Amino acid sequence: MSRLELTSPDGACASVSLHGGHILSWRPAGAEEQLYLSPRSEFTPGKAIRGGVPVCFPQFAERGPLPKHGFARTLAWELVSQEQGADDALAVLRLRDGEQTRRLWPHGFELELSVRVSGRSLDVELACENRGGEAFSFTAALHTYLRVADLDATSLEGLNGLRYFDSILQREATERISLLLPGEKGVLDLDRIYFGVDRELVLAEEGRRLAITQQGFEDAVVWNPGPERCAKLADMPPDGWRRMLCVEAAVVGHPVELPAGETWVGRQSLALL
Ligand SMILES: O=P(O)(O)OC[C@H]1O[C@H](O)[C@H](O)[C@@H](O)[C@@H]1O
Repeated sequence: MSRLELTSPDGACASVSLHGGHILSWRPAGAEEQLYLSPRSEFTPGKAIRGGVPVCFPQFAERGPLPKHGFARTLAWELVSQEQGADDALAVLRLRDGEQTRRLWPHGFELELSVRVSGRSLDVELACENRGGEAFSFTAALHTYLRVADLDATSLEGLNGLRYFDSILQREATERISLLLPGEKGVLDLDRIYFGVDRELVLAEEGRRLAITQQGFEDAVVWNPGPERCAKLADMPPDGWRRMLCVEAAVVGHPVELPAGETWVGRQSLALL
């Protein structure tokens, strides 16, 4: 599968697959890999890659009639440009509607994914232009899989006070704790949509703090399958859940209503502090 390597002059690098418009790897300057990519991931046309940053569009999860998480993550994207700047490296990928997408979703659109690495940060921007004659609505996410050394020693800061939907318990609640502890010491089997995320989140483990910010995407999904669900995922090793936590920039609570001719933009930025 076609894959691009982005390297900034300061040594930061990322690799991006044209299959799915999918970021596979990100290494900040002077640091190790920050994303989780399953060693059992299939790299097969028509299937989603497990790990990295899948693009979910035009439907998040099973919240609608389309295949789970939509079709953007399973189609071939085109490369628009790739360049190295004085202190960064940037690639822009594109996905337009075609016969395959119109069969599932009868709209004219263009998605553009911009990936920029520089120093200690990764910036990912997803833009959607409505190229048809009528308004359409969609939900979407940058389904980022963060690598962790040990889920039991990981926490996620910044969710306190946010309303969320627990997709496992199928109920809403308000987050009462400032440190979300996933894994055996906290919440095993975690799948929550936090609404109206207007602040920085920080993934913390010993010796590492990773800041996560977003614009345009109003919500953040926090997901870890835990041991039981993980065992049912053929493209994950049995203990893969211990090595990852998804913190996804998403727009789910209020689907985007995009008039003809207009463009919506969402961003997620990761910075190793
Ligand atoms: O297995 P996938 O189709 O890639 O979905 C993986 C996960 O994505 C999101 O985080 C959803 O909130 C989860 O409910 C889902 O299980």
